[in-house]
Amino acid sequence: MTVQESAARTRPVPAVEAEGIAKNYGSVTALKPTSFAIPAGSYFVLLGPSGGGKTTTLRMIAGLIRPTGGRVRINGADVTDLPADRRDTSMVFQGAALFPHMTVEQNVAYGLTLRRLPRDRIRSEALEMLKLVGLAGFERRRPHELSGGQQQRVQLARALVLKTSVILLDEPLAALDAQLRRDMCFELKHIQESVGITFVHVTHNQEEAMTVADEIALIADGELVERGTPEHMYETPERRFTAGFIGENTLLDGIIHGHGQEARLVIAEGLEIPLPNAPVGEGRPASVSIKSEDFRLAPEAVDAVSAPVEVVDVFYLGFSTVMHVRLPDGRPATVRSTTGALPTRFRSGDRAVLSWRPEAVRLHLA
Ligand SMILES: Nc1ncnc2c1ncn2[C@@H]1O[C@H](COP(=O)(O)OP(=O)(O)OP(=O)(O)O)[C@@H](O)[C@H]1O
Repeated sequence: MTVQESAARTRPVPAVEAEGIAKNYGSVTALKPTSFAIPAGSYFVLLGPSGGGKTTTLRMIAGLIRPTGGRVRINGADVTDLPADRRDTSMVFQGAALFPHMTVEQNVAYGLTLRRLPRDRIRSEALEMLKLVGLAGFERRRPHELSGGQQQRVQLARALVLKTSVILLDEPLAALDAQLRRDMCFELKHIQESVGITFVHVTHNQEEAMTVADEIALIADGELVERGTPEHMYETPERRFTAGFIGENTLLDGIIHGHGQEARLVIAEGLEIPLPNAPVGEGRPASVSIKSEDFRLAPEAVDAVSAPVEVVDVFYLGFSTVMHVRLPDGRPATVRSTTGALPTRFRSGDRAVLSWRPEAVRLHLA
């Protein structure tokens, strides 16, 4: 056995592997050839703007859409040619797609009755799942007697009871209000951790993605733009698009000038951003992003790099204050400060100085 063969044997098999999967609808490309692997037992989120290709990707894993090209493997087995009901996956849909005339227990048990299991076993497994999702005691109610959040939990129980190794969730929290959505995020994460199976969750909401995910894949314009842990996507995004979609970043485009310690991005006449880590690429177009909380606004410079600005508007949000400012050439920047840490209460029209540490600058090559 070669070293590579031995390594391949000991490498854990991913729960889901997409190898060059693609989908075209006539001349519309919903997903360009895309490859990724999802480790078993992880919580994986497909995040991105509307129309980017997330649902298409999820449905190809589920077997509800046939890829135009590429292969799908579940636990190492090629399932590309298998229908949805013969894959080791179950799906939770957007909104609560429950059977209205059935009780909660009947809804959860439905998939098991199709499998013709003994009635006692069906009952005990359905009740166990209702307990897991926090709905013990609700089994005799009908869907219309439940809140939106409770209906979503029933859907989750209905998927979990099938004991598949992968659960696919398509915008499961989209119909819920902001507070309930937040609470359900914590619960989903908690449930996934306690059952230890793989969750693949589609959302366009970055806060939801950051809360539940072990890993996020950002999908836009039919392409997987970048993937990584929530920390990576927020703190050290490689792509400009990622910095624009996740967090609250000021993006500035320019041309790299100079080398080593002298390297800087020239944005406009008189506006240059020193670049950390001395990139190569004199004359190359590039972008930088700076997180809103990495800027400091004060009457004078308070960090190593600074620029004079005009305050455009100020939003007091309690714990934090968000300020939109204009750089000397008119470009906008966003500053977020802990309200208590602000040296001055700025007002629209004030002149101030925006400062940041050189290390706060993230460089994005095209
Ligand atoms: N049946 C179809 N026929 C033609 N085009 C389609 C079809 N389904 C999806 N598309 C197109 O494919 C692209 C990707 O759609 P998809 O639903 O995967 O995006 P999404 O990222 O899930 O968006 P959303 O968050 O709005 O659901 C879109 O441009 C969409 O209009």
